[in-house]
Amino acid sequence: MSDNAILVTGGAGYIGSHVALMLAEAGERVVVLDNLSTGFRDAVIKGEFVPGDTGDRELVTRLIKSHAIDTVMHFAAHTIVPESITDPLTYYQNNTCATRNLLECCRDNNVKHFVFSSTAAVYGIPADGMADENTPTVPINPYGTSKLMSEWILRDLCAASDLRHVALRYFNVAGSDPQGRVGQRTHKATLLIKVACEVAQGKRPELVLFGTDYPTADGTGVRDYIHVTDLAAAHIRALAYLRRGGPSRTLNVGYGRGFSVREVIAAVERIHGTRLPVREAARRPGDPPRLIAVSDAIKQTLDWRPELDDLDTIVQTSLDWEKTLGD
Ligand SMILES: NC(=O)c1ccc[n+]([C@@H]2O[C@H](COP(=O)([O-])OP(=O)(O)OC[C@H]3O[C@@H](n4cnc5c(N)ncnc54)[C@H](O)[C@@H]3O)[C@@H](O)[C@H]2O)c1
Ligand SMILES: O=c1ccn([C@@H]2O[C@H](COP(=O)(O)OP(=O)(O)O[C@H]3O[C@H](CO)[C@@H](O)[C@H](O)[C@H]3O)[C@@H](O)[C@H]2O)c(=O)[nH]1
Repeated sequence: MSDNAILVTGGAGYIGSHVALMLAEAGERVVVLDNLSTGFRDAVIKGEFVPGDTGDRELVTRLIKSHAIDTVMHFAAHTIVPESITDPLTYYQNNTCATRNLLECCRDNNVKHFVFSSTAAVYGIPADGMADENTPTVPINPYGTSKLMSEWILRDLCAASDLRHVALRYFNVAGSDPQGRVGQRTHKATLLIKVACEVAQGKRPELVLFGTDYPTADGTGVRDYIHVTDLAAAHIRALAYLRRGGPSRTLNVGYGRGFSVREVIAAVERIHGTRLPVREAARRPGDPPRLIAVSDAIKQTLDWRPELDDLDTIVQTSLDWEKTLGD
């Protein structure tokens, strides 16, 4: 606990809203900065909401000073991979340039701790489908590159100043708050579990299964799906780590096991109690066959202990949340 406030950028979005709520419940003073480009004002249940852009140095400087902010958790970003391919400059502007401006404000106003939302997309296509933090970073789309460049800016600034950071490389985030207060509302969702839940609820006519000829057990892509509440808890651990003086680290956040697309579809069908209309299609460009985290480092460094490592729980909370949303 601390008298200083925590600035949560992108706290009106899917993941940021879960973390902001968990921080507030832990007794932290939370200030959410969000331009609502993909977020929702009413996803900020506790703490103060400030509309605005993370790249706005004047606004960010004012917030840091007026709220005695010593920690920034930076979620704000554009996150849709196909969109990043067709409109790369918007992604570099919003994800990389805005992060650089935010970091300049942190440096100039004595912010001490920075927790950054990075992504498994920085790894591209690792040879054996397993990625630890030393696996070469070879992103295969502008989204992944924009995030990797931000990691580098953050690393270099921390080397040159007193700022310390934890960069968390999330694997496939899914699920929603088990109490049903916040969840994933994203319009135009492309992520498998969100799409499958929308199909189950009749909001989309079918699920398109991208690729059935991968070198995996059932021929479909395998991913490390992690519950958003366990991910939020990793941020609380990262904060405690930085407050006790831990050096800057980059850490994977995944469970270290994978499920195929067919296994995910089967789980949604089982839990929802209906068959999903599924259309098999060609591979989606840029999809690795298999991407699973080696997650030993975060367990050792942050003493992170996942509590919801169960595909059925992930799917159940996603479905419960989807039912509360309109069309
Ligand atoms: N969802 C995933 O599976 C996943 C995986 C890996 C990494 N991430 C990272 O996690 C973070 C959060 O992702 P999400 O899934 O919650 O996405 P999201 O789109 O739901 O949330 C992003 C939030 O940031 C806000 N925002 C965007 N640009 C902004 C700006 N310039 N200034 C102020 N606010 C801005 C949006 O309005 C939104 O509320 C992102 O940095 C993303 O790259 C997500
Ligand atoms: O409608 C769909 C959606 C997805 N898939 C497949 O499902 C798997 C998972 O895909 P998806 O949920 O889109 O996630 P990924 O493409 O693995 O990547 C996501 O997860 C990364 C973390 O690993 C994030 O960084 C990226 O932003 C985000 O796109 C892949 O095999 C896809 O081909 C389908 O078959 N049909």
